[in-house]
Amino acid sequence: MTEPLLRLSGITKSFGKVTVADDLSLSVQAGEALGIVGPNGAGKSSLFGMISGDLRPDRGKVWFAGREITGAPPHARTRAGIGRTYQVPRPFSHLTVFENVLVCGHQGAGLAGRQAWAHAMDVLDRTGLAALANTPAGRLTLLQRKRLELARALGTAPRLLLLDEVAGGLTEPEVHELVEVVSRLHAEGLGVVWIEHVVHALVSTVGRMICLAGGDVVADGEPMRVLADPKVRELYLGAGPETSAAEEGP
Ligand SMILES: Nc1ncnc2c1ncn2[C@@H]1O[C@H](COP(=O)(O)OP(=O)(O)OP(=O)(O)O)[C@@H](O)[C@H]1O
Repeated sequence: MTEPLLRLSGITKSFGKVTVADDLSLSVQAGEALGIVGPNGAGKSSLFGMISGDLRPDRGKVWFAGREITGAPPHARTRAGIGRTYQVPRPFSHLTVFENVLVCGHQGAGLAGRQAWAHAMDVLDRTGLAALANTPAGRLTLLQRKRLELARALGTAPRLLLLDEVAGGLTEPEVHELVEVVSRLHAEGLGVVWIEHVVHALVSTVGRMICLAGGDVVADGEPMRVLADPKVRELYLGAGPETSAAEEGP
């Protein structure tokens, strides 16, 4: 077995009496696409925080590309190749779409000059935002803002892309467009970890799924098997045995 791209070992994290990770261990291989489901408040975004460096675990260790990064600050993790989106996009609204992505290439990937410009344009092409390059970010629609959030993460030239509920609030055709973009990125070799309540978007994109609940992984494997797992149905889907396994989460 090759060294995983990302490895979390014995991660424990509490906010007061709320435990969001309880001796949690997880590995993601290079180029793998992993989906994460789980009830509201299960600690999914907190887990991303501990991978991206926004949060420090109380106990446990995080490795990326063979190096321990448990104590590394967010900007060092970005430079190492971890790119993430946030549930609530906060682009620089007075800057254009192009400038937003350019800043990420500059600060996150250490690119400069023509290289930075070419990279930003390439990212806009791949995320379907090229026609909006000169539009101020503050004027974008929800789908366009979600795409920009993705583009900003890609702007940092990641090896692993963490997507936090990028499909939430989109219409069905918009979700379909987003799935196409993410699937293409994954096919190009990018590792993807995607937290999502729009479960069918995950099923269309990822090869492996985990369900988080009670601060730990309660199911891990092929997506349809995970969704059919009785524990997942009880804890997340809130469904009895007669309802569809691929039903949307809360
Ligand atoms: N910085 C913080 N300070 C205190 N409590 C926090 C903090 N961040 C998260 N929490 C709490 O930790 C729990 C898990 O939150 P988190 O956002 O990680 O869950 P989630 O699984 O991503 O939920 P959702 O599906 O609703 O986005 C929640 O009860 C939340 O209120």
